[in-house]
Amino acid sequence: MDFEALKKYSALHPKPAGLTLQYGTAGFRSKAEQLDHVMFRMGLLAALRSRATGSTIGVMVTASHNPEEDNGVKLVDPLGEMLHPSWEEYATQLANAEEQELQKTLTEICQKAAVNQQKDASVFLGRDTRPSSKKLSQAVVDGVSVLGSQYHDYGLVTTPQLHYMVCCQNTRGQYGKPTLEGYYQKLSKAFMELINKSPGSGEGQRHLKIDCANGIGALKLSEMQPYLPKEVLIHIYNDGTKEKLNHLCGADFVKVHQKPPKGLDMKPNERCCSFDGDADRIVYYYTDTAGHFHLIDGDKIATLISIFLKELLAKVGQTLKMAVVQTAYANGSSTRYLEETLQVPVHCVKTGVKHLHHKAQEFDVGVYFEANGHGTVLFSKAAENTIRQLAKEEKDDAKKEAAKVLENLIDLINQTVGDAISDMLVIEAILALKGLTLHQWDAFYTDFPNRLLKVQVADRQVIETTDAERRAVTPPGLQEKIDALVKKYKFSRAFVRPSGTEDVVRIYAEADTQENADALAHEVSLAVYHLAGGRGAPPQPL
Ligand SMILES: CC(=O)N[C@H]1[C@@H](OP(=O)(O)O)O[C@H](CO)[C@@H](O)[C@@H]1O
Ligand SMILES: [Mg+2]
Repeated sequence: MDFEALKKYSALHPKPAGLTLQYGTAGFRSKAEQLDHVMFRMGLLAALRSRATGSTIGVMVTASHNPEEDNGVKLVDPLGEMLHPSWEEYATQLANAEEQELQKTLTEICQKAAVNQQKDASVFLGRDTRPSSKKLSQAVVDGVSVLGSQYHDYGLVTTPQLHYMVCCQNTRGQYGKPTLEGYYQKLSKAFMELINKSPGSGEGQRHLKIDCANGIGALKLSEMQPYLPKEVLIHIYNDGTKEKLNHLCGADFVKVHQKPPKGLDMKPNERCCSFDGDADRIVYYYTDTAGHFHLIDGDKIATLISIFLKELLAKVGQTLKMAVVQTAYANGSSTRYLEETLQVPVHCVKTGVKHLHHKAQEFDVGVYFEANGHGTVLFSKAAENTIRQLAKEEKDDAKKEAAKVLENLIDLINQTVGDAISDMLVIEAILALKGLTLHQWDAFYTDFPNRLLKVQVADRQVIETTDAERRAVTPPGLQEKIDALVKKYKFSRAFVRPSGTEDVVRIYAEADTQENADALAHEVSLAVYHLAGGRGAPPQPL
């Protein structure tokens, strides 16, 4: 390591003394002006991680659905997964080391992680459309370069596109070509083959209105449009030319507020969906003829995909084990429908994509979605091989046909991470093949009334949880209080946990009616406020 150069470059990206940040659920997130040193240091860390794994590592500059003034960064591991938890700790140490400790911290990480400094390193970079992203990604380049690593800067890409590139590169093209064109071609080919099998194919156009949250999704979707068949007409809204990123729009806004985004006019029964700011989440929705808004969230997306996969797996007649992975935020009604009606095993894990992804890897076919619309499907290597072989060699026509559909799905789904573009195409294909309207899809089950709130406390880490975050272990008395409150309402449940991306405690409640869900959420938020060091004025009823 050239410590002189390191010192010189680090001085160009000074750490504000005393500032500490943590590599959380989705990497570092903060106000953009606090992040220059973090970016430089994540460039350093990516180079080390690349040497430690002998693979290309990704660095994505984005703060997803957070306000335009924020930014963030996360590292992408060799197969396109989230950074390994053992390295999250290194990331936090490196980001928080004061200037004079930087060299020592780096050396320690190299020792602990057995990094061979002689090895070549390679890093892929991507960024979203935030005004601050370009400069911050230049800081990453400085970090990568000062440690003598190669890099390829993809510039403006969606988060899942960067994950895809990393996976393609490290599988030597097996997963696809590590270019945007390769991504568009792979997905559109699989999509086209699926759509051609739909009964209504050739029968006029299917319209879909897409709110792109004024983010990167708009750019990348319009790039992809020429690759898509004429039958699917996508209309892009909130393309970032007029309004601010994520402002009153996008998947997170629609999910949290359960109402349409600004900037998209909806006529009754029109198919609409929203991406988030870096296009790794998607939710669908429509208004009915009476003007009521209907949200189709990640839970319902997981259900649609599971129904379709289950039917296909039954047709190919293989004993492939399928499961759905959710978090505690999944609506209880979806869990019940999946388990009882569909008879699909459901697993609950901690919030954060990495936890869902990890669990889903245990099955031949693992479907995972967060209620907020982040999710994908993972196929084990063995399952994929079986399916591809059946698609090629199976004698029974019906089985072969089902295997081919599964094969197309494998190619259409971005298995590295949730991907709004890929998920949208999967959903559009399934709806076309099954001849379903949004109304029919929405009617699979009815969500239990629910409410998500947040409360500010002095130190959110005073809340520790267990049982996939469904129970609070500390502070003393909090869980007992929640249990007592839950008992007051029918069909209710509630839990609290510290957010990994915001300085807040999140409260979730379900009950038999919306009023009760709201009341329970409010009472639980008061309990958090009083028992966990609430800040500012006590929470007010809704
Ligand atoms: C309730 C909720 O939606 N939480 C989100 C949010 O995490 P928190 O740790 O709750 O802040 O952001 C994460 C990253 O995007 C996402 O994975 C997660 O689902
Ligand atoms: Mg996102």
